[in-house]
Amino acid sequence: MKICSAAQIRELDAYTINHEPISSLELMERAAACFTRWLIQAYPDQQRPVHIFCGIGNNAGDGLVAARLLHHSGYDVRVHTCRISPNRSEDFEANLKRLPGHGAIGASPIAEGDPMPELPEEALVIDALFGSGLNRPVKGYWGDLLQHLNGLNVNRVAIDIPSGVYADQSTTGVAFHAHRTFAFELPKLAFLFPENAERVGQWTVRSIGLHPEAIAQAETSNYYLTEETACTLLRPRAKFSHKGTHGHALLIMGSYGKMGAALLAARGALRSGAGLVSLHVPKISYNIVQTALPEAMVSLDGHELQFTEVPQLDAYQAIGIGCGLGQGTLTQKALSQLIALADQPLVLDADALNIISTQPDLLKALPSQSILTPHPKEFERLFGPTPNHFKRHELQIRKAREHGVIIVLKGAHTSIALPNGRSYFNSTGNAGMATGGSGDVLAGIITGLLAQGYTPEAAALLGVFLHGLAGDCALQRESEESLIAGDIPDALGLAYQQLRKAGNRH
Ligand SMILES: NC(=O)C1=CN([C@@H]2O[C@H](COP(=O)(O)OP(=O)(O)OC[C@H]3O[C@@H](n4cnc5c(N)ncnc54)[C@H](OP(=O)(O)O)[C@@H]3O)[C@@H](O)[C@H]2O)[C@@H](O)CC1
Ligand SMILES: [K+]
Repeated sequence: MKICSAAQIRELDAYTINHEPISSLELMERAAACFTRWLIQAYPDQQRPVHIFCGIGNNAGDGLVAARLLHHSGYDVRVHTCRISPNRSEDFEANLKRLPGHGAIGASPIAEGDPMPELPEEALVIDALFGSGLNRPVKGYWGDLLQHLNGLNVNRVAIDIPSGVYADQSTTGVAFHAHRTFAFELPKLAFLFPENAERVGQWTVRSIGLHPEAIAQAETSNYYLTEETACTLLRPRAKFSHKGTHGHALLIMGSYGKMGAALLAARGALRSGAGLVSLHVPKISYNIVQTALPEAMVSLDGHELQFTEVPQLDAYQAIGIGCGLGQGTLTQKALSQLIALADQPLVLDADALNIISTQPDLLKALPSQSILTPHPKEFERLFGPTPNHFKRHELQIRKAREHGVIIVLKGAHTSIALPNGRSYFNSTGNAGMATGGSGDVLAGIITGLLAQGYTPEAAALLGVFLHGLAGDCALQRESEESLIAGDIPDALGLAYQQLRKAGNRH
């Protein structure tokens, strides 16, 4: 699913109006009806008073249509029209006239300087002050109003985007804090970054029937990775295949005291479907691997405690390195040897990334299409700090292009930047996965997919999606609190099943 800028969304809007064709007033009616249907399902209690705060633009117009439709559905609605400026949009004016009269809907205009409105505790507040037309930070009285609403013990819902939040740049002024945001047609970039989590809340996106041709033509480098795309990446497993067909993955991971990370990655690789998985480990870990993971094979390093020797690489279709590796001098040397020797893309995680961040030449020497899987701190060590998540995302895309690598930045919406400048935000996963070892499993899954012959791009996208989906499937038995990293490989089977079913549907 594409992620478009506010300016592009305006173009989609205009294209739809001209080519469907449909009047802008009717399109507003359709959008707001879609919102209202969702709201009635989400908040079925008609006794709860609904307070809609409208500005002056088309977002406010949506608010007015929703007021009318909710009233006709039996809700007790009050509209607060905020006199932000005299330049009200035409469709706003038209819908103001269409509000049922004779006090059926309570209407209270608010002008700058008025006392802040008092609302009952059980109220549902709908924010239709500003939408994607926001063109400056919200300050002064209207900022105070938003802060006042944020401070009330009420339910808060935003239409399209919370007021004050920019769709495609970092927000600086005051913003509405929605518990839930209902967006039209496509998700906004702002929804995907932690800095807006408290503003956007839980978000939903639904089509309002913008013209498919216009959406297909819209040029963007940002995508939301959904089941619909992920299932097209999944390949069938042939009946007459054998373990050799599905590739041999080598994981160079673990050191004295850090073998858990290596084992978790190996379980990820095995459950991802790799035919064979070898763990290259220091001598001391031999018994641990053989006992804990009989399905894995062992490649022993000459050193007792850490990685120091690059094994023969010919036998392996994919190599992952870094989880629990340590950063000793001998290990650093061995990593640079590996980078010099490998002619296939590598999967690099954790300590492999930490070592690279102290030796930038290694980054330049990486085989093209290598996959780096940093968490935010590792990303910062590698590429430096940024003032906000929008800038960090731009840097991620720039670095992926510059070095010809795939950068998987882990988070609630893990983003995958490709060497061609595209980036994908993942849609699966949950807060239970923010637990030690979860990233190691991901590195293992991606290496396992690479070994099976998936392209680096497909391995990164599918690996991230399946990892999140397995985390979601694990919640059938666990809670977000109780989920541990080992539950993720165990639930990969369910995740594969679910994605295959989706493939048959789409
Ligand atoms: N796209 C679609 O497909 C569809 C879109 N629809 C809806 O339209 C919404 C976009 O509508 P929109 O363009 O009228 O913008 P919106 O945010 O309502 O108003 C902005 C106005 O506020 C002002 N203003 C801006 N910032 C300000 C500030 N900080 N402080 C004070 N004032 C400020 C600015 O006026 P200015 O002062 O600059 O003259 C401007 O006039 C979209 O979110 C969706 O809900 C659906 O109805 C149909 C399908
Ligand atoms: K809004």
